Amino acid sequence: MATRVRASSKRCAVIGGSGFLGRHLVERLLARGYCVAVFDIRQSYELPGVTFYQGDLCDKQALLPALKDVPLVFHCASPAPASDDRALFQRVNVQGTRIVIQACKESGVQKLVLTSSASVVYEGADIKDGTEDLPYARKPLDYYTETKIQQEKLVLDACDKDGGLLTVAIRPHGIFGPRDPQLVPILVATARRGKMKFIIGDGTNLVDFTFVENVVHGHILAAEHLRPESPLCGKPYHITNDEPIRFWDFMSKVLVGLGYAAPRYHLPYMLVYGLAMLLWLLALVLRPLMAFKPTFTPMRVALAGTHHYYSCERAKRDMGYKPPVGLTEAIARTVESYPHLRHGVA
Ligand SMILES: NC(=O)C1=CN([C@@H]2O[C@H](COP(=O)(O)OP(=O)(O)OC[C@H]3O[C@@H](n4cnc5c(N)ncnc54)[C@H](O)[C@@H]3O)[C@@H](O)[C@H]2O)C=CC1
Ligand SMILES: CC(C)=CCC[C@@H](C)[C@H]1CC[C@H]2C3=C(CC[C@]12C)[C@@]1(C)CCC(=O)C[C@@H]1CC3
Repeated sequence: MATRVRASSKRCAVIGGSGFLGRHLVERLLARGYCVAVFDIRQSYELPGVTFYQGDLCDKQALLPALKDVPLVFHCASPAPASDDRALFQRVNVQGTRIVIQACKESGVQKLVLTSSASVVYEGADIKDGTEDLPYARKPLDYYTETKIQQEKLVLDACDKDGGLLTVAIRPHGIFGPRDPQLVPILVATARRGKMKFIIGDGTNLVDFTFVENVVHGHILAAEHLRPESPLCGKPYHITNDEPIRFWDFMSKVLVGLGYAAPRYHLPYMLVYGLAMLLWLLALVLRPLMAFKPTFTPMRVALAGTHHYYSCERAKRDMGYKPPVGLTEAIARTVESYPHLRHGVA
């Protein structure tokens, strides 16, 4: 009997488990002895111990089978920020998350861990050692952030300590690591087009970049510490590497590690931000006629030219969080994992 209880409490579902973070999370959960159900709109791999359910999280009937007999759900699905598609973000991140919550309640799921984002409080002004008490951004810089705010509120408000669904939100920042489809590939593509010669602003702004394995560790700690009497219920938690670094030093380390030149020439922040706003408006106007996606969006320029680093004291205090992988090792492992993106490799 004891064995059966332990076996069932080691079951979980990962919504978005085919993605970058999702797959790292699944691999760690398997290593910790969990049986994992992955629900995703696409299947990107197969692994022993994983049952795959393919479907759209906005479709409750498709989602329910993946949550059957599962006490713990991780929700880390989202459209990519680069899509900049307001209707898609609204449908998946907001309406879809309502459906995830309903499906969890109907299936008797006990715990829901959401992957939110530290950027829910970011609106382009400097944030230095920001705590979870900062207010949500009143004027988010993009549709992605706008809907991540709504999503986080929905999940945290759904927390019911009286025998119902328990919820918690993890707010990582600037996730990077092997198989990341975003940060390193966009950086390298920009460098290959000759556009990574410039530093936006004076280059001294400090930022959090978080190794994917540390983000995974934060998620699992949160799941395992979430109980009706614990302080985690209905709360957000920053999970970072706890080693803020100059944005442009981080970019240079990755670029140089892959054989590209580090950016050298400075451009005034306000000039680049203004140009990015103009390009974004132009892309919006031209959208019915042609697909045109600027590399330097207002959000990316703001992230590149301001301070945005966050305190993870709350996670240390309430769940004993300490990042297992330091930044130097994390950057080295990331660079090594992208042989195909090295300078000179087609
Ligand atoms: N990458 C980063 O720097 C950060 C990411 N986050 C959050 O972390 C989470 C994971 O992000 P990544 O792994 O980087 O993205 P990703 O794009 O690699 O993974 C997202 C997954 O969600 C799935 N998905 C999208 N729409 C779906 C739908 N309608 N139904 C079912 N599955 C769907 C995708 O197929 C994909 O596998 C997201 O919630 C994102 O907002 C938060 C902070 C920083
Ligand atoms: C200036 C330039 C073109 C740099 C290339 C790297 C950028 C693509 C990344 C630098 C900071 C990253 C980041 C995110 C996406 C990729 C970057 C802009 C997020 C917006 C991803 C989703 C989040 O929740 C917040 C992230 C903040 C940092």
